[in-house]
Amino acid sequence: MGRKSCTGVVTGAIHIPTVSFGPKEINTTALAEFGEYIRSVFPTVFKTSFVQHEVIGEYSHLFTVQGSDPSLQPYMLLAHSDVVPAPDEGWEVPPFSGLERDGFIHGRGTLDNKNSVMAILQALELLLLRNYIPRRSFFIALGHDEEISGHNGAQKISALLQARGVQLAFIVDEGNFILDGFIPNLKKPFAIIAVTEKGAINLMLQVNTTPGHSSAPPKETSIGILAAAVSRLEQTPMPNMFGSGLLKMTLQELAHEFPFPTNIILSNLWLFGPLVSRLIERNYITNALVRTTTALTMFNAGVKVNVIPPVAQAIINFRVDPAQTVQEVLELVKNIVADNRVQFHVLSAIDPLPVSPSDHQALGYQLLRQTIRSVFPEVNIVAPGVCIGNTDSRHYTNLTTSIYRFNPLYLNPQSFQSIHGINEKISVRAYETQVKFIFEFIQNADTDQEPVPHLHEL
Ligand SMILES: CCCCCCCC/C=C\CCCCCCCC(=O)N[C@@H](CCCCN)C(=O)O
Ligand SMILES: [Zn+2]
Ligand SMILES: [Zn+2]
Repeated sequence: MGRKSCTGVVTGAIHIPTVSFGPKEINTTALAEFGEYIRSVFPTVFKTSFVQHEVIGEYSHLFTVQGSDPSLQPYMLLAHSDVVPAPDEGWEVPPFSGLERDGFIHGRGTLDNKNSVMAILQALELLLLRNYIPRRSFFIALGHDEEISGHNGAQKISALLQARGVQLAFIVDEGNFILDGFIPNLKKPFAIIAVTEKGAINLMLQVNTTPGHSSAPPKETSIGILAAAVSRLEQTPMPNMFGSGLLKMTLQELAHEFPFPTNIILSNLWLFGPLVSRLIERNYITNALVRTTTALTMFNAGVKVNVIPPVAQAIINFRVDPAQTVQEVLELVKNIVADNRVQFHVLSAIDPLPVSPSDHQALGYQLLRQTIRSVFPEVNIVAPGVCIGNTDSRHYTNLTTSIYRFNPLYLNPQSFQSIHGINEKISVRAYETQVKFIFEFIQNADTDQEPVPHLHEL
């Protein structure tokens, strides 16, 4: 692994500002540098004869690791190298310094998602250095534009693999974690493997009115009309879908970890469901698990201090609950706004993804579960759940019906806030454990259905 230490490779990766700024704005210089960087720190990956490397969409990377047993269906590991912007303000350390301090690596991308990019390649590098030859083929797809929808990265990789006739046993991507401290009274951490993800709508509302002199204003301006409309949306939450969702299943699996009487309440959701769903919606994070959320993210209007604004625009980002469709949400939105002076422009929309299997036959789910139990023996509960964000994995539904979103890391509410926020960081120990997890996972995927201990230990 070149001359860098295990964590040195991550700090170097954080240092390269591979920022996706906006729909078509990416940092091509940084992305090209990132490609050179992974070549330099993982030389064995790039020189092994049974590992094929291709650059797709100019900056994404596809690795095909040819297994020795062609009868086994391949799988795929996903991660992305781009990050969201990070202005310096508010950070304890500059976000692209990649500084390692007090046992933590600091910076944008340490949790989302250069940790996974580097851990996957590092685990593979270590296996190859130990002369490990996988039985089951697998792909590693590293997108470069996940934060702006993955149209040039994941979408192109998916099309290429489809053209090659590839069908996958399963996919593992980012998306959920081992959650710690999200539920009051539940001291123990629990692992949630997301088996579906919410949909999303970016909706622009626009109001046009006649411009004029501000000294004699009309009763309502475009700004006032639009502000009232978005305020109605913010004040009117979408319906609580608790009863129809996966969350019920998740909570039932968690029930016996709670003290009395919560354990009884969660084991009897047929009776206490309404009470539980009301408690869940009180917290803004868990609220996202029971409904389509409404986030007012942009508002633009006005041209000069003394001109009645001709146009006002707002963008609202909805995250669509898996029990609803984009169309259903748009209908509800129109009814809430109930003002025909407000125009609706759907900028982008994706429906929620289908639910992947999590039963005993579900290979990908069971391999994750097995590896979680081995690497995190203190975690008693592994349950299926919903990913509240969107991931590149949604571009791969043509290749498999088994998509699992799980990062083998602990996440608490504070670290959740740091994703796309400030002071994103990962502990050195957590990163090393993520490498260990992938190192074991790849070997577990080579064992027969009945899990047997793997050969190599880190
Ligand atoms: C009973 C369970 C309690 C659970 C509490 C929920 C905790 C939530 C945990 C993790 C959620 C992290 C979500 C990480 C996914 C990040 C992926 C991401 O940022 N995607 C972007 C894609 C943007 C694409 C452009 N439109 C996004 O979703 O915005
Ligand atoms: Zn991400
Ligand atoms: Zn992200």
